[in-house]
Amino acid sequence: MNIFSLEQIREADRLTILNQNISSDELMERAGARVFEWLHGRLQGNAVRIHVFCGVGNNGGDGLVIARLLMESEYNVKVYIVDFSEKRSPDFLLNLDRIKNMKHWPEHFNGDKGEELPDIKREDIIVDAIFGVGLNRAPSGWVGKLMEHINATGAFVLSVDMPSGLFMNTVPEKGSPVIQAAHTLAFQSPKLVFFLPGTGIYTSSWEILDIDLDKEYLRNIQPEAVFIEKSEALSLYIPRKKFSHKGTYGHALFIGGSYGKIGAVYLSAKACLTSGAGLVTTYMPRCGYSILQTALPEAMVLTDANEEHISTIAFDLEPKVIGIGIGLGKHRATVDAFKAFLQKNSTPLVIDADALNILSENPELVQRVPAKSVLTPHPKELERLIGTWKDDMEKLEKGKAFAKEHDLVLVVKGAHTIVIYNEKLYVNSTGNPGMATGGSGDVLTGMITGLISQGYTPVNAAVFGVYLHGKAGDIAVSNTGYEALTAGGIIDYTGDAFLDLFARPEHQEAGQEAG
Ligand SMILES: NC(=O)C1=CN([C@@H]2O[C@H](COP(=O)(O)OP(=O)(O)OC[C@H]3O[C@@H](n4cnc5c(N)ncnc54)[C@H](OP(=O)(O)O)[C@@H]3O)[C@@H](O)[C@H]2O)[C@@H](O)CC1
Ligand SMILES: [K+]
Repeated sequence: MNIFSLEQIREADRLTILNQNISSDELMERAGARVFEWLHGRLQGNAVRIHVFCGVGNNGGDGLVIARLLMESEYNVKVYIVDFSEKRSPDFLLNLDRIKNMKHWPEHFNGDKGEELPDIKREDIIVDAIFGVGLNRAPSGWVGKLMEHINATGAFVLSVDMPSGLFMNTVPEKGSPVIQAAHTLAFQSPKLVFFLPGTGIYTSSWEILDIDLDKEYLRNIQPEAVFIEKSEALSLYIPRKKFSHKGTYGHALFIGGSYGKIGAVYLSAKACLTSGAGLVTTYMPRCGYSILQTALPEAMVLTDANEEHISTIAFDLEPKVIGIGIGLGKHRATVDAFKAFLQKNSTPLVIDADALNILSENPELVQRVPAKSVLTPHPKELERLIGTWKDDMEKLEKGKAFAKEHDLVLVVKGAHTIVIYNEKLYVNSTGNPGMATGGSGDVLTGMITGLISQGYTPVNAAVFGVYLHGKAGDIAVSNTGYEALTAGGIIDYTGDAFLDLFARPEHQEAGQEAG
């Protein structure tokens, strides 16, 4: 599913009106009707009190359409106009007249008349149509107070298009008011801000309503980001061939491990085999030898001369891909070995953990990383690599610039992990908080390495690997619960994650859990 930018949505809006030969208020009617149908389908005429808060732009206009349609179906509706500006959109005004023609007189809030905040009960429903994609500065004092009042009621808040107070392309300043939505109905495409940690928290769930914006235009543009769900993941899947052998699926090598951290290599190597690599070898200090040979007989083991940490990196094989950094440690000899290795290596890498830290402490080494290698930093590691950021949007911008400059695939881990490559963003849909557990990242590194080994391009391996990893975690959690999920559990359910690709398609109506 594509995620569009503000400019793209505005252009689609314009072209829809032009090409479908409709007026802008007809498009607004269509959008409002979709929200009404959603509510009506669930409420079925219930007498619950519905408070519709409308701004004075087009988001507010949508709110007025929703309110009118609810009233026509005899719902118990109260409409409020949040008069935040003298400037009202023409379609807002048109719909305000239509409401008044129904002999309903909305209550106006304009902040300087000392209006009392409306009385709203927990069991009521609030429709938030104050601001939509047009918000371009923080809501002023009294508007913010009203928004905070709405948040404090504890009522179910349904946000129209996006929670009011969120911007399309920046993150609200600390303390800036934002509506806390229980659910958001976004027109045509989700907004990038639904997936970022600082802004995704403002809607517990979301879904999109198709308002038939110009399909031709939307199909032919480069979206702001792509949301990776089952259909996108399935399109990346490479079927295994009948006449193939283990050589077809590549030989992956893992370089890592140190005394007390052999488990990390075990997890990566096992995840790599489980995601389909033909052969796996691990290169580790001597102390890991018996452990790995016993725990994972399917893998081969090469050992360093040193007992407890890697001191030289030398091997006599030609792997298709190398996963490096898991459990590596930062012993001085290991750092030197890693530097020497980068000088001569040209095999694509999947770089994780301590190898990322060594890179960030020695930025000149990034030049030595082969093009199209994959970096999988968690937030702290990312910060060490690209520097600090003011907010999630700046983090993505810095990530894009870094990935572009070095021709690398950057996996920005989070509740919605985002893969960045060649100025494109791929936002993952799978995964859950149970996966915040030691070793989960080693499993991801193993999966991505395993996919590259069998012929996926590095960017596809990263996007597909992140999806599979999250999906395995989601299936696992339905059996274990969040707390009992371990990294090994994610590996155990990888097969189910592959099988799930071919199970029935996700059904969109159920809505997406956010954050
Ligand atoms: N996508 C589509 O195709 C369709 C979209 N539709 C709907 O339109 C919505 C977008 O509507 P919109 O452009 O009128 O903007 P909206 O969010 O209502 O804001 C209104 C105005 O407020 C102003 N303003 C900004 N910040 C402010 C602040 N802090 N305090 C005070 N004022 C502030 C700013 O104007 P400014 O003052 O900057 O000139 C802004 O223009 C969209 O979310 C969806 O619900 C559907 O109807 C049909 C199809
Ligand atoms: K809204």
